[in-house]
Amino acid sequence: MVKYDYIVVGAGAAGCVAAARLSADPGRSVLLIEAGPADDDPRIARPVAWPQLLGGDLDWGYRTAPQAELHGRRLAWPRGRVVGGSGAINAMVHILGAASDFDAWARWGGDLWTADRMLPLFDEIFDETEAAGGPDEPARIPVAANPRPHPFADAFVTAAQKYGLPANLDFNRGTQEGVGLYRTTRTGDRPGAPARRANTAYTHLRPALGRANLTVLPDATVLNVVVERGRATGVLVRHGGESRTITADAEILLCAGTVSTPHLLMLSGVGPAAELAGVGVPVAVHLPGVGRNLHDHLQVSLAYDTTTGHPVDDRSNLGEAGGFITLLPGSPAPDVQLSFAPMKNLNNASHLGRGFTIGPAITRPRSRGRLTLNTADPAAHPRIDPAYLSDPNDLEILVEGVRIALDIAGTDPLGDLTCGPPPVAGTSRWRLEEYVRDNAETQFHPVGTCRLGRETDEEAVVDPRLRVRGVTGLRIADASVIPSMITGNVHAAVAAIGLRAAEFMREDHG
Ligand SMILES: Cc1cc2nc3c(=O)[nH]c(=O)nc-3n(C[C@H](O)[C@H](O)[C@H](O)COP(=O)(O)OP(=O)(O)OC[C@H]3O[C@@H](n4cnc5c(N)ncnc54)[C@H](O)[C@@H]3O)c2cc1C
Repeated sequence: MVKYDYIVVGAGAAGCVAAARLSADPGRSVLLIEAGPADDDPRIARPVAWPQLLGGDLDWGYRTAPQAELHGRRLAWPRGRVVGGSGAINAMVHILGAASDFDAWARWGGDLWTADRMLPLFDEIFDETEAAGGPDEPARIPVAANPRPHPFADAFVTAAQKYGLPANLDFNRGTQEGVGLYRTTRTGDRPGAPARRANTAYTHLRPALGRANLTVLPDATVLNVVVERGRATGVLVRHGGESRTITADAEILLCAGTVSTPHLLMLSGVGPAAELAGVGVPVAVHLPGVGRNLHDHLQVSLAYDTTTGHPVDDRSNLGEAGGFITLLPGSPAPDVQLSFAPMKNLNNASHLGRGFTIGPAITRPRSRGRLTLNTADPAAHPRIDPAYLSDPNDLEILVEGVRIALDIAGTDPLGDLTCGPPPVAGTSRWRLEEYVRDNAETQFHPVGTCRLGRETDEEAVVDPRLRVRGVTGLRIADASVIPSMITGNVHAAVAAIGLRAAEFMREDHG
């Protein structure tokens, strides 16, 4: 029988960091299992190409359940299915979040999950020096400004300032409030080595591949965790047309993401007992919180045609600029994030360099949905119901976000560029609300389905050290453990969770 000390399931944003950190101890054997292939598709490295990866072979291709508040629409929910995970297909925008986001986590996780604990981890994972990330193997993820911003992105920043937003040169230092060009996770631009995507597969996993104690198994799907008398002993894996069990002596770490991690738990008999029994899965541990607390950033795209076109550089990540705006008195951090791209639809690569899109998104939604098991067949997708806008507060914020985005688009120099009818016909409250319901899409940041919490918290799935409650030898590190949303893009926080989990494991296993 094949045996490892640690098995990590999912080579995504968190899984690559965790596997690299765990395998730094030569005395421990680590197996990293990934459902998707190796990340050798050249489009992954090219910053501009990420929309081409959506809906293809490297995407799990999920869709939500019909969303009652979005006129019954089912939304596409891209998730990376490749080494690098969603970090291999994402837009590379680097936002750390507000310190208050992490302090809010302390409400669930106590002292282990405060801003003071989380923020130092970012310095360990990300390198913000402009010179970072040459062709040699970087040990941290380089973060860089775009050396050649698209002229429309510059026009957006100028227009937003004229509209009244303050300039912000770096959303990760000081306040998030204001408008500016995004910094992104990419290598520096050097002669003969153009800037490329830098994700945790590139910076953390790749340099660790030569270690004798690290095995990476791509194209291998974990079907369930084997749970025997309350202990996770191994995983059932489908690889090359065959299924086999691989055993972990010390621990199994689930890093399969917000959709797959709760799905795997439920397929393993860990979840709400009545629901599992209802689809014929034998119950190992009743954990009612598995699949609950699902939430996401919802974004509305306002797309405009322009009188002129400008080619988009291959090194553009498309989502080149953005802004943060506080709407509600007493908000601990901005309520709306604006994202700007020099293309007509953020979720679709049409009209590259002809037209632009401004996408307001709600930063800390109150709506909470659920992920449930449709069937005991591991090949079937679970039912994903984010219950978007089920809390009316979220609609209010998005309507106001759309109003602001329309005003900025009408302000010069952006207003000067546009032609054709505006995306919303009229600005009455009803029109704006209908526009939101007809056009809102995911900003690609679902979190929360295996939320962390204290032992006394009935709906907690993992304890503050990320151990699955009621099962020994099983931990989770990915976006699913996030209890409440980050103000801004979530990749950085997820990578930090991967590092945190590896530290907990090393401490617990000596
Ligand atoms: C299109 C898109 C754009 C985005 N843009 C940004 C952005 O600009 N900035 C930002 O900060 N964030 C962005 N994000 C979000 C960010 O990439 C994710 O939040 C982050 O990658 C989540 O990390 P994770 O480790 O939880 O899951 P993932 O990175 O999704 O990794 C999970 C891994 O587990 C694997 N897996 C799943 N099930 C199994 C199984 N049964 N067996 C084996 N392996 C399995 C998957 O194939 C995947 O590789 C974007 C996401 C998407 C999809």
